[in-house]
Amino acid sequence: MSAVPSPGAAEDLLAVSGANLYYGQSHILWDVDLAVRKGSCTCLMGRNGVGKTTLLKAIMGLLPLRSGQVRFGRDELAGRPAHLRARLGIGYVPQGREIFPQLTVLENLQVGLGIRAAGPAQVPERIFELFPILRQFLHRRGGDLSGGQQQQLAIGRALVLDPTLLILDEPNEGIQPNIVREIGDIIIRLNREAGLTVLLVEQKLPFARRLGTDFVVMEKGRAVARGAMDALTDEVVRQYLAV
Ligand SMILES: Nc1ncnc2c1ncn2[C@@H]1O[C@H](COP(=O)(O)OP(=O)(O)OP(=O)(O)O)[C@@H](O)[C@H]1O
Repeated sequence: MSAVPSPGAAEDLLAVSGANLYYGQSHILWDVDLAVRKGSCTCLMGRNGVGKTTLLKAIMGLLPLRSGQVRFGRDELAGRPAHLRARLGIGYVPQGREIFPQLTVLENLQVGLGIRAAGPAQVPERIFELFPILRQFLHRRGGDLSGGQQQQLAIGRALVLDPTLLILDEPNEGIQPNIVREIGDIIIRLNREAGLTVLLVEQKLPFARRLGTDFVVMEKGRAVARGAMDALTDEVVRQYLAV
């Protein structure tokens, strides 16, 4: 079960340890440990409501931990402001994408750059190589794009600062199967060819198996199983993932 190193090992780009989080009186995360190996595509899995999004938000500094650590490279993140993550090299694609519908594609990408009056030259060319549709629709409003195009925009926005870790929360929610395949191809390319480390919340097993090198399963606010993706057994699937 523990084919991946324990949290805190040197080869881990991200290591969460002993994370506890409350919403008011409700104890939501219970002593969660999560390690993301450098170069891995780690899939965070589990049924609805087990705490996956909450854990990602805690990593991103959008929700405060009651206790625990979040180490990224050599930096401790817990208790430090959310905006620091982007500067240190973490890109984040939130659940539901959260693009700005009134802003153009270009303006949405510029939000990722963290500047106001930039021209198109300042959005790195490789974003448009990955997502040609974004160049084509550069001046279209974000709200006028299809779900799949909005997801490409959200991923593009997370990549503009050239992160070393990309965190995605259910990138395939509400997206047509052919676009799911395309987004999967792009994540695989980024991970395997460009060496980007990926942490991905994914509910669908075939997608997770296709992309993932490692998995972590959560159940009721705890991390209950972890390992290399090819060691994800039917028993774990039955016990924690089957609906
Ligand atoms: N703002 C909130 N206030 C109180 N409880 C919340 C809040 N957001 C989430 N919860 C609760 O925290 C628990 C974990 O939710 P979370 O969204 O992290 O789960 P998840 O595994 O990401 O689920 P899903 O796959 O449905 O997104 C759930 O019981 C949920 O009802």
